[in-house]
Amino acid sequence: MQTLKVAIAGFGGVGRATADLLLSRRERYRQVYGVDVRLVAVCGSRAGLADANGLQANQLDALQAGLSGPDFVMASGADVLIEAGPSDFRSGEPGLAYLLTALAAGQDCIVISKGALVHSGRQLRELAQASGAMLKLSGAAAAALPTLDLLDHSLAGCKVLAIEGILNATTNYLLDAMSTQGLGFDAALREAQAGGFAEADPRNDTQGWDTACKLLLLANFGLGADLTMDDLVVEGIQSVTVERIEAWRAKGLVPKLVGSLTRADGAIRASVGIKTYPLSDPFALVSGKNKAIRISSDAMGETLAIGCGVEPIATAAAALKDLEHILMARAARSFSVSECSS
Ligand SMILES: NC(=O)c1ccc[n+]([C@@H]2O[C@H](COP(=O)([O-])OP(=O)(O)OC[C@H]3O[C@@H](n4cnc5c(N)ncnc54)[C@H](O)[C@@H]3O)[C@@H](O)[C@H]2O)c1
Ligand SMILES: N[C@@H](CCO)C(=O)O
Repeated sequence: MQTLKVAIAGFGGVGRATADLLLSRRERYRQVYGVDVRLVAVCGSRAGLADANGLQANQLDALQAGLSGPDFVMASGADVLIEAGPSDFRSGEPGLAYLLTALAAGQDCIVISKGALVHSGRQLRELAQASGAMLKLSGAAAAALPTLDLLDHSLAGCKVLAIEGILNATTNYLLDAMSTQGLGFDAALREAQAGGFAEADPRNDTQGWDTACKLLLLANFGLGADLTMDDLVVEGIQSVTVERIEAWRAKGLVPKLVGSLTRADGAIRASVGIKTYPLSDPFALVSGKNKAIRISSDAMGETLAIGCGVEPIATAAAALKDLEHILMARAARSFSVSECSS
């Protein structure tokens, strides 16, 4: 049986959930793909663990000091790197250093943090192309909500004219809790933090940056654009008060923080801001920490998806959906090689 070695860099809530889910699915990988998928290494900011024979769940609570940073990537001997560290779109680090090393070595990469992809997306794409490695980012591009998969597969061949997305769970949760439970901004934010889906610095959620990052990933990785954060107008929800929500409610409107992207005259324009929707609009019904995307295309009209995964397991599952796509692609590759040589 073929072996596929997986390493995880960034071992907080999502990294650990990904490790646990991967270990629980090993039998599935054997049965469906005929592949022994081994978790061979994990690391946090200052410590890690590696074993080429495969780590077990009961070993993962005791990381050893020192095994971390880009050296971890080569030391792991992995075929696939899952990157789940902190997200900083202003520097791309710490994920960027891991991904540059892994892609240069031809390791397939599954990226869950957004920072490196936003900061250096083109470089990473070019590096992957040059080394033949696969670069997957479902976990970074709204995770349990299918986004890039819709663009890459479901709408293949169509021209996307516009995208509208409730792409950030935290702000949707906040606006919903303020509207329906009368909670204040700070109390609602504390609940989102307790739920494990707010960013480490929640201003990245509330000021619209997380939505902007995801929108950029859809534009650049889904539609082949080359936008940077400077190309976007970004507004958050920090100025929204319970009184403002009441005024919208009186008019039958529901506020949402929305990333919008339109294609006009050959150019793609993107922005993030508050939009209000009448109750008849499906976006008005996207409650709690749910997310949604509406894509308008030339030939298939409007496509709408709503996602309601429970974090952080849902993000782990999105990353492992990418792993399944890698397993399928590797199987197809070895099939075509054996077809050619027979
Ligand atoms: N939590 C969610 O629901 C969710 C959803 C989608 C994407 N994400 C993204 O996933 C990533 C991880 O989220 P999380 O909730 O697990 O955060 P977290 O803060 O729990 O985990 C991040 C981990 O990375 C480690 N780390 C810091 N510097 C590192 C370095 N140089 N090398 C290796 N590890 C390092 C930290 O010690 C921490 O354990 C973030 O980028 C986040 O934006 C999270
Ligand atoms: N903080 C993000 C999760 C990571 O993308 C959200 O609230 O959607």
